[in-house]
Amino acid sequence: MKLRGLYAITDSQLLAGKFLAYVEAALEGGVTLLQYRDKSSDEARRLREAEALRNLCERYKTQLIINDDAELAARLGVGVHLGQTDGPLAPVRALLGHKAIVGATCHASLALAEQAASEGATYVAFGRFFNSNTKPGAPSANLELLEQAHLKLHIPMCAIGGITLDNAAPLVAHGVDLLAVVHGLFGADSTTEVTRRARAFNELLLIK
Ligand SMILES: Cc1ncc(COP(=O)(O)OP(=O)(O)O)c(N)n1
Ligand SMILES: Cc1nc(C(=O)O)sc1CCOP(=O)(O)O
Ligand SMILES: [Mg+2]
Repeated sequence: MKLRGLYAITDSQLLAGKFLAYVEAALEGGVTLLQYRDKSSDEARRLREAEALRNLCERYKTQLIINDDAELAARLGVGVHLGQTDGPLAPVRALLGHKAIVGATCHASLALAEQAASEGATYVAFGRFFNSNTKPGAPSANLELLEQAHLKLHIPMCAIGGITLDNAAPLVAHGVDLLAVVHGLFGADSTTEVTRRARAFNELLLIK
Protein backbone atom coordinates (compact mmCIF):
# COMPACT_ATOMS: atom_id res chain seq x y z
CA MET A 1 0.00 0.00 0.00
CA LYS A 2 1.27 3.47 -0.87
CA LEU A 3 2.31 5.64 2.08
CA ARG A 4 -0.03 8.61 2.30
CA GLY A 5 -1.18 10.82 5.15
CA LEU A 6 -0.13 13.00 8.03
CA TYR A 7 3.51 12.67 9.13
CA ALA A 8 3.69 14.02 12.69
CA ILE A 9 7.14 14.99 14.00
CA THR A 10 7.90 15.47 17.69
CA ASP A 11 9.85 18.40 19.08
CA SER A 12 11.32 18.00 22.54
CA GLN A 13 11.09 21.69 23.50
CA LEU A 14 7.60 22.27 22.13
CA LEU A 15 6.28 19.10 23.77
CA ALA A 16 8.04 19.50 27.14
CA GLY A 17 5.69 18.38 29.93
CA LYS A 18 3.01 17.11 27.52
CA PHE A 19 4.97 14.78 25.25
CA LEU A 20 2.94 11.56 25.35
CA ALA A 21 -0.42 13.29 25.85
CA TYR A 22 0.02 15.41 22.71
CA VAL A 23 1.42 12.54 20.66
CA GLU A 24 -1.50 10.31 21.67
CA ALA A 25 -3.93 13.11 20.78
CA ALA A 26 -2.39 13.27 17.31
CA LEU A 27 -2.56 9.48 16.89
CA GLU A 28 -6.21 9.63 17.91
CA GLY A 29 -6.85 11.97 14.98
CA GLY A 30 -4.93 9.73 12.55
CA VAL A 31 -1.19 9.71 11.85
CA THR A 32 0.42 7.63 9.09
CA LEU A 33 4.03 8.19 10.21
CA LEU A 34 5.27 9.51 13.56
CA GLN A 35 8.87 10.74 13.67
CA TYR A 36 10.75 10.91 16.95
CA ARG A 37 12.99 13.95 16.46
CA ASP A 38 15.22 14.76 19.40
CA LYS A 39 18.49 16.54 18.68
CA SER A 40 19.92 16.04 22.20
CA SER A 41 22.69 13.61 23.11
CA ASP A 42 20.88 12.19 26.14
CA GLU A 43 20.98 8.56 25.01
CA ALA A 44 19.06 7.17 27.98
CA ARG A 45 16.17 9.61 27.58
CA ARG A 46 16.11 9.08 23.83
CA LEU A 47 15.81 5.31 24.29
CA ARG A 48 13.11 5.69 26.94
CA GLU A 49 11.03 8.11 24.88
CA ALA A 50 11.45 6.16 21.66
CA GLU A 51 10.31 2.96 23.40
CA ALA A 52 7.28 4.75 24.80
CA LEU A 53 6.43 6.02 21.31
CA ARG A 54 6.85 2.57 19.80
CA ASN A 55 4.32 1.20 22.33
CA LEU A 56 1.86 3.99 21.55
CA CYS A 57 2.33 3.52 17.81
CA GLU A 58 1.66 -0.21 18.11
CA ARG A 59 -1.66 0.56 19.81
CA TYR A 60 -2.69 2.98 17.05
CA LYS A 61 -1.17 1.02 14.14
CA THR A 62 1.07 3.96 13.26
CA GLN A 63 4.60 3.52 11.92
CA LEU A 64 7.37 4.99 14.06
CA ILE A 65 10.37 6.65 12.41
CA ILE A 66 13.53 7.70 14.28
CA ASN A 67 15.26 10.84 13.07
CA ASP A 68 19.02 10.61 12.37
CA ASP A 69 19.77 7.47 14.40
CA ALA A 70 19.76 4.22 12.40
CA GLU A 71 21.17 2.22 15.31
CA LEU A 72 18.31 3.23 17.59
CA ALA A 73 15.87 2.42 14.77
CA ALA A 74 17.47 -1.03 14.34
CA ARG A 75 17.32 -1.65 18.10
CA LEU A 76 13.60 -0.88 18.16
CA GLY A 77 12.76 -2.49 14.82
CA VAL A 78 11.33 0.71 13.31
CA GLY A 79 12.08 3.09 10.43
CA VAL A 80 14.54 5.97 10.12
CA HIS A 81 14.79 9.39 8.48
CA LEU A 82 18.19 10.49 7.16
CA GLY A 83 19.31 13.95 6.12
CA GLN A 84 22.10 14.75 3.69
CA THR A 85 24.64 14.88 6.54
CA ASP A 86 23.38 11.80 8.39
CA GLY A 87 25.45 9.25 6.45
CA PRO A 88 24.85 7.12 3.36
CA LEU A 89 21.49 5.49 2.83
CA ALA A 90 22.47 2.14 1.30
CA PRO A 91 24.16 0.68 4.44
CA VAL A 92 21.20 1.79 6.54
CA ARG A 93 18.82 0.03 4.14
CA ALA A 94 21.01 -3.08 4.51
CA LEU A 95 21.00 -2.76 8.32
CA LEU A 96 17.22 -2.31 8.64
CA GLY A 97 16.14 -4.71 5.91
CA HIS A 98 14.01 -4.29 2.82
CA LYS A 99 10.70 -3.82 4.67
CA ALA A 100 11.79 -0.91 6.87
CA ILE A 101 10.76 2.65 6.09
CA VAL A 102 13.84 4.73 5.26
CA GLY A 103 13.20 8.38 4.39
CA ALA A 104 15.63 10.87 2.91
CA THR A 105 15.84 14.67 3.03
CA CYS A 106 16.32 16.04 -0.49
CA HIS A 107 15.83 19.80 0.18
CA ALA A 108 14.86 21.27 -3.23
CA SER A 109 16.82 18.85 -5.42
CA LEU A 110 15.31 16.39 -7.84
CA ALA A 111 18.79 14.93 -8.41
CA LEU A 112 19.14 14.15 -4.70
CA ALA A 113 15.69 12.56 -4.75
CA GLU A 114 16.52 10.34 -7.72
CA GLN A 115 19.74 9.29 -6.02
CA ALA A 116 17.93 8.51 -2.75
CA ALA A 117 15.34 6.47 -4.63
CA SER A 118 18.08 4.50 -6.39
CA GLU A 119 19.74 3.77 -3.03
CA GLY A 120 16.52 2.34 -1.62
CA ALA A 121 14.67 5.24 0.03
CA THR A 122 11.02 4.52 0.84
CA TYR A 123 10.06 8.19 0.50
CA VAL A 124 11.80 11.47 -0.27
CA ALA A 125 11.25 14.69 1.66
CA PHE A 126 11.35 18.14 0.06
CA GLY A 127 11.34 21.43 1.97
CA ARG A 128 11.09 23.78 3.49
CA PHE A 129 7.98 25.11 1.77
CA PHE A 130 7.07 27.89 4.23
CA ASN A 131 8.66 29.77 7.11
CA SER A 132 9.43 27.30 9.85
CA ASN A 133 9.51 27.99 13.59
CA THR A 134 11.24 24.68 14.17
CA LYS A 135 13.99 25.02 11.57
CA PRO A 136 14.08 28.61 10.26
CA GLY A 137 17.35 28.17 8.37
CA ALA A 138 16.37 25.16 6.26
CA PRO A 139 16.80 25.71 2.48
CA SER A 140 13.56 26.54 0.68
CA ALA A 141 11.66 24.56 -1.95
CA ASN A 142 8.72 25.44 -4.21
CA LEU A 143 5.69 23.95 -5.94
CA GLU A 144 7.39 23.76 -9.35
CA LEU A 145 9.87 21.25 -7.93
CA LEU A 146 6.97 19.08 -6.77
CA GLU A 147 5.48 19.07 -10.26
CA GLN A 148 8.75 17.85 -11.81
CA ALA A 149 9.35 15.33 -9.03
CA HIS A 150 5.82 13.96 -9.30
CA LEU A 151 6.46 13.15 -12.98
CA LYS A 152 9.83 11.48 -12.37
CA LEU A 153 9.61 9.66 -9.04
CA HIS A 154 7.89 6.39 -8.28
CA ILE A 155 8.05 6.62 -4.50
CA PRO A 156 5.98 8.77 -2.12
CA MET A 157 6.82 12.48 -1.82
CA CYS A 158 6.84 14.18 1.56
CA ALA A 159 6.68 17.95 2.08
CA ILE A 160 8.00 19.68 5.20
CA GLY A 161 8.61 23.12 6.63
CA GLY A 162 6.05 25.53 8.08
CA ILE A 163 3.07 23.46 6.95
CA THR A 164 -0.28 24.36 8.52
CA LEU A 165 -3.92 23.62 7.79
CA ASP A 166 -4.11 26.98 6.00
CA ASN A 167 -1.27 26.43 3.52
CA ALA A 168 -1.17 22.65 2.91
CA ALA A 169 -3.77 22.30 0.13
CA PRO A 170 -1.51 23.39 -2.80
CA LEU A 171 1.12 20.85 -1.71
CA VAL A 172 -1.46 18.07 -1.90
CA ALA A 173 -2.68 19.39 -5.26
CA HIS A 174 0.91 19.15 -6.53
CA GLY A 175 1.23 15.46 -5.68
CA VAL A 176 2.49 15.38 -2.09
CA ASP A 177 1.64 12.13 -0.30
CA LEU A 178 2.95 12.89 3.17
CA LEU A 179 2.55 16.19 5.03
CA ALA A 180 5.31 16.43 7.67
CA VAL A 181 4.34 18.80 10.45
CA VAL A 182 5.66 19.93 13.83
CA HIS A 183 4.23 23.34 14.88
CA GLY A 184 1.18 23.21 12.65
CA LEU A 185 0.07 20.17 14.63
CA PHE A 186 1.72 20.25 18.07
CA GLY A 187 1.71 24.05 18.47
CA ALA A 188 -1.92 23.73 19.59
CA ASP A 189 -2.98 24.79 23.08
CA SER A 190 -4.90 21.60 23.98
CA THR A 191 -4.98 17.88 23.19
CA THR A 192 -8.47 18.35 21.73
CA GLU A 193 -7.10 20.87 19.25
CA VAL A 194 -4.21 18.52 18.31
CA THR A 195 -6.74 15.79 17.50
CA ARG A 196 -8.89 18.21 15.51
CA ARG A 197 -5.90 19.37 13.49
CA ALA A 198 -4.78 15.80 12.76
CA ARG A 199 -8.27 14.94 11.50
CA ALA A 200 -8.35 18.09 9.36
CA PHE A 201 -4.96 17.28 7.77
CA ASN A 202 -6.31 13.84 6.90
CA GLU A 203 -9.38 15.40 5.32
CA LEU A 204 -7.10 17.58 3.18
CA LEU A 205 -5.40 14.39 2.00
CA LEU A 206 -8.79 12.77 1.47
CA ILE A 207 -8.05 10.15 4.11
CA LYS A 208 -10.79 9.07 6.51
C1 LIG B 1 10.22 14.13 7.03
C2 LIG B 1 11.47 14.89 7.30
N1 LIG B 1 11.99 15.66 6.32
C3 LIG B 1 13.12 16.35 6.53
C4 LIG B 1 13.75 16.27 7.75
C5 LIG B 1 15.03 17.02 7.99
O1 LIG B 1 16.12 16.11 8.13
P1 LIG B 1 17.61 16.71 8.27
O2 LIG B 1 17.89 17.54 7.09
O3 LIG B 1 18.52 15.59 8.57
O4 LIG B 1 17.50 17.67 9.53
P2 LIG B 1 17.18 17.27 11.04
O5 LIG B 1 15.71 16.99 11.16
O6 LIG B 1 17.95 16.05 11.42
O7 LIG B 1 17.56 18.47 11.85
C6 LIG B 1 13.18 15.47 8.74
N2 LIG B 1 13.73 15.33 9.96
N3 LIG B 1 12.05 14.78 8.48
C1 LIG C 1 12.94 19.25 10.67
C2 LIG C 1 12.73 20.09 9.50
N1 LIG C 1 13.36 19.86 8.30
C3 LIG C 1 13.04 20.76 7.37
C4 LIG C 1 13.59 20.76 6.01
O1 LIG C 1 13.23 21.64 5.20
O2 LIG C 1 14.36 19.85 5.73
S1 LIG C 1 11.92 21.90 7.91
C5 LIG C 1 11.88 21.17 9.44
C6 LIG C 1 11.02 21.67 10.57
C7 LIG C 1 9.55 21.30 10.41
O3 LIG C 1 8.86 21.85 11.48
P1 LIG C 1 7.64 22.85 11.28
O4 LIG C 1 6.50 22.04 10.78
O5 LIG C 1 7.39 23.36 12.69
O6 LIG C 1 8.07 23.93 10.36
MG1 LIG D 1 19.00 14.64 10.29
